[in-house]
Amino acid sequence: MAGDRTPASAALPALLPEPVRALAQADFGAVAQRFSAAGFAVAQPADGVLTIKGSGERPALLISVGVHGDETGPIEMVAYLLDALSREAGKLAVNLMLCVGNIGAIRAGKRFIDADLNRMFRTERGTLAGTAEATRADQLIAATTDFFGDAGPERWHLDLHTAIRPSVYPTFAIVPELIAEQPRRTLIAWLGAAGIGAVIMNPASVGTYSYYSAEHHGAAGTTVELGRIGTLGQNDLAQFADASQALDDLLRGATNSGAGRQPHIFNTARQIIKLSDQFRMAFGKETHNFTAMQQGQEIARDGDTVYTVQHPEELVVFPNPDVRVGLRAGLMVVRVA
Ligand SMILES: O=C(O)CCC(=O)N[C@@H](CCC(=O)O)C(=O)O
Ligand SMILES: [Zn+2]
Repeated sequence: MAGDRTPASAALPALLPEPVRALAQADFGAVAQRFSAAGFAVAQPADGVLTIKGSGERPALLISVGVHGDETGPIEMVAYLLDALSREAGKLAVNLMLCVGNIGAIRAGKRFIDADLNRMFRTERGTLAGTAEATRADQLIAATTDFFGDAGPERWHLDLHTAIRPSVYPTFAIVPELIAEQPRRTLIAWLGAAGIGAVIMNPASVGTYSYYSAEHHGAAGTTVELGRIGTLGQNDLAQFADASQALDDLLRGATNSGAGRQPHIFNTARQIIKLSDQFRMAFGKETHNFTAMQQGQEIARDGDTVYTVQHPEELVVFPNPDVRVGLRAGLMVVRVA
């Protein structure tokens, strides 16, 4: 699915609250000024990237939003959190990198302009090379490398998204399996505290930002899905209250207020890759995330290749036949805890 070009006139919705307007436009001015005045080292190493570093060894926390331009809830949530924190800047307990991913797509209210930015965090880009987002991915990779390059051992990357379609679990996360055991436990405990209902363990990269940070920088990286896509300024942030609190706790080095809650854990049974334009799914693309399918049921067919459910039960996540050839068109998962 190729996006079309952003018209020069593309604009954010009118009358946005100021913190939301500023973050959505990657205008860090007021927030940066407050942290700087409080003695932090503040820099903007690339468009849409802000780093705030304090003294002494601190956890390194990368928060990214808007990697998909129409996933606006997390932009609002982070905008309010950061605005409030910057007014008592001395409370920041981590070295922070804040990244507003696809600025043009946010302005246009689209998932992407040319191609999916969240498939480009790898060297082999195939037909995605040469797109507007490939250049952006290079900028983000460079900034991320610098940020984690001088970080201590505690490294986090929370890449905040929203899902396209409804979900049995309104909030869920994808966690790379390669994260070492201790940071992975800490990350999953944090996700539980954040009210995340399900965690999918992912064994292989499809070029996502959080997998990149985990694989190349030893970060406890995760993609977090917070509700569904919506119009900037019109999201119901009450549904993210636990996630917002847990993120605020992390930023302030506070005790995890939601500690003790555990998400359900799912393993990946299979990533369904679209091999050709003949790819057809056996069900509608509005099928809810985590819909259960039984052994032997057809998932999709792609020319002569037929995908069927292998385990007694598998659940489908992110079914999307409209992706480009070569990209993930869905994920089959199995519940393990
Ligand atoms: O709802 C959908 O179909 C997509 C939502 C979304 O953007 N999800 C991320 C997940 C990334 C990961 O697997 O870590 C994506 O597809 O990029
Ligand atoms: Zn997304």
